[in-house]
Amino acid sequence: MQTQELTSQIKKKSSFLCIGLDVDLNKFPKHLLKEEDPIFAFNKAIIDATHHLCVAYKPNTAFYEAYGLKGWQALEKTISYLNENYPEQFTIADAKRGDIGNTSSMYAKAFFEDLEFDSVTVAPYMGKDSVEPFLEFKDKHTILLALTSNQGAFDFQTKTVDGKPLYQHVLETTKQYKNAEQLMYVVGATKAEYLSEIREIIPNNFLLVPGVGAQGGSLKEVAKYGMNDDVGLLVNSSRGIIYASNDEDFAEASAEKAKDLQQQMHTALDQYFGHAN
Ligand SMILES: O=c1ccn([C@@H]2O[C@H](COP(=O)(O)O)[C@@H](O)[C@H]2O)c(=O)[nH]1
Repeated sequence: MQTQELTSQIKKKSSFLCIGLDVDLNKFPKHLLKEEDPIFAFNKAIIDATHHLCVAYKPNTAFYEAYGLKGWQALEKTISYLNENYPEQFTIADAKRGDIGNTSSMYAKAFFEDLEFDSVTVAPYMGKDSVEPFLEFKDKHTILLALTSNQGAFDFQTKTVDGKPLYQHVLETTKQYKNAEQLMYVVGATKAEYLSEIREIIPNNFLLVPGVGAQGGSLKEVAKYGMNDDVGLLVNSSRGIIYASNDEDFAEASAEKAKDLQQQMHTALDQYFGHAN
């Protein structure tokens, strides 16, 4: 999917919500555990109940890898279900990969060609030859970790190196990479106060912003400092939406939480673009 299509979906739905499919059997409604594939059954119900309120889904692969072969098969079924039934959704494999060049090429093949995700998250710290293999795939997006939502982001990412914070080096260096227009960046909602500086360096790239909901980040602040003329934001919530209830009504409860965020996004879009969109 191209970013123009993503922006047009955002404007159509008045939503820049990404729903994180971080599956955890311990948090599932009990009745689903009797299903042959509880993970897929859970995801399908959440997707069917929420697709009109969001523009992206982000399974974090850790939550599937933790269940071995069955988990990976459920991930495959989930992405196929999305691509067949909701092709307008932008899909993100939150896998945080990146390695020497030939290995990165294989990671890119796995997520873009085999699973057919639109994008994958990648750690930037092995440098250019570890990132560019992902950027060779046309109409696919590489989402680099820039300034993450966790406390540990202050261990290295904000440290000053040659007069500026390390995360700013990541932004300035990677925007020179071949096919850099296919880059997006992760910036935590808990770091909204950094967004103005970040937008000065990368005014146009989309940002994937996790950390609202369970981690306490502010959607209002993210929209105020991070939005650009193409909207440029995908704000993710995982636990805050998908575990709204662990009863029979779990899918409807998730839709209510998603609706809540979508309405706040509608307001933020109105404030930025006026009432014309
Ligand atoms: O900086 C980062 C990068 C990735 N994540 C991931 O996003 C979701 C957040 O889940 P919540 O339940 O909404 O907190 C999860 O998959 C993280 O691994 C992040 O939180 N921060």
